[in-house]
Amino acid sequence: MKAIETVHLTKNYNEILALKNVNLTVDEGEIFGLIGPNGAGKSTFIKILLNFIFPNIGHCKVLDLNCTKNSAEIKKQVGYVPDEIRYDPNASAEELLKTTLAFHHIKTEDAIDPLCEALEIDKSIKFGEQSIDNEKKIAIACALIHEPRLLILDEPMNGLDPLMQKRLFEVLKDANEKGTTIFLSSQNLKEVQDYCTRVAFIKEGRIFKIEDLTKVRKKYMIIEIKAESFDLRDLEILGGRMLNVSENMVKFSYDGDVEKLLKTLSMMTIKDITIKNASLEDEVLDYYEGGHSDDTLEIGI
Ligand SMILES: Nc1ncnc2c1ncn2[C@@H]1O[C@H](COP(=O)(O)OP(=O)(O)OP(=O)(O)O)[C@@H](O)[C@H]1O
Repeated sequence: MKAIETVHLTKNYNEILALKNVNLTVDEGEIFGLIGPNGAGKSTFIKILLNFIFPNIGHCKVLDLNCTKNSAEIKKQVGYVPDEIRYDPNASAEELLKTTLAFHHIKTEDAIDPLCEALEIDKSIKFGEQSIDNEKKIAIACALIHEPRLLILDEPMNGLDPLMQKRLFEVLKDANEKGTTIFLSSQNLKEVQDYCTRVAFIKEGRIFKIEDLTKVRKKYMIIEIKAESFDLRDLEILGGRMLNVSENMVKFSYDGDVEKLLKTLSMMTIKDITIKNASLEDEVLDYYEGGHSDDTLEIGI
C-alpha cells in the first residue's frame, strides 16, 4: 500500500505559489526525506496531507484514504510533529504522553518510560519549563507513543545537537522496523541521508529530484578549469553540463567517458584544473546554486 500519494498538488497563498504540481508517492515501510531550503514548500506539503490547509489544484491520499474526506480517520493512524510545537505549558511530559494515549484509546502506559529513556526526556518537568530541544523530543514522543502506521515530522532535527539527532534516528529506525512508515522534512541532506530509503528535493514548491539512497548512484564528476580562453561548445558537445562560467573559469559536471574528456581537455591551454567525484549533496547544491531553468528538472513532476 502507498503511505502517501499526491497528484498534481498545487497551492498558492494569494500571489505566492508555494507548491507546484507535486506528484509524490511514498510506499509503506519507507523512511522518506523531503529536503529543501527555507520557504521551499515542505510545511505546506505536510499541512495539506493532514488537511490543515487545502490545495488549489490536485488531490492526495494518506494510507489510501482521501486527505480531505477521511481526515479524521487519517489522524487516528498518523503521528505528526509540527515545525512549531505548542503544548500546554503546565502539563508535564508524562501528562502529555498519557493524554495522547487516552486520545488513541490505549489503556496501557508501559510505552512511556522506555520512550522517555530513549529520547532522554525528564517526564516530570512541565512542558513550559523544558528546553527547546526537549520540547521537540516530547513532541516526537507524543507522535510515536501510539505506534502510528505513518509518522510525519516537519524538520525534527532542528535545534537538536548531533548526538541527539543520532539518538532520534535510532528511535525512528526502531519504530520503522516495527512497521511505522516515516516521512520527514529537513533543510539538510547530510542530517538524514544515512537513514532515509529515499529523498525528494524541493525548491520553490517544485520537486526536482527523487533519489533512491538504497541504490548505488551513477558516478559523475565536477570539473573546474582555469584557462586564458576556452570554447564552451567543445565541452557541451562532450556532454558537460555548465554550472558556473566566467571569463577565465568554467565549472561543469560530466558523467561520460573519461578518455573522451581527457582528449578534449588536452586541446585546451589550461592554467589550473580540479576534478572531483560529486556526492549527492554536490549534485543538489549545484542545482540550488546553479539557477537552473525548469527544463533541467529531472524527475518528480
Ligand atoms: N500562511 C501563509 N500565508 C502566506 N504565505 C505563506 C503561508 N505559509 C507559507 N507561505 C509561503 O509559502 C512558501 C512555502 O512555505 P513553507 O512554509 O511551506 O516552506 P518550508 O519549506 O516549510 O519552509 P520553512 O523551512 O521556512 O518552514 C514560502 O514562500 C512561504 O513564505
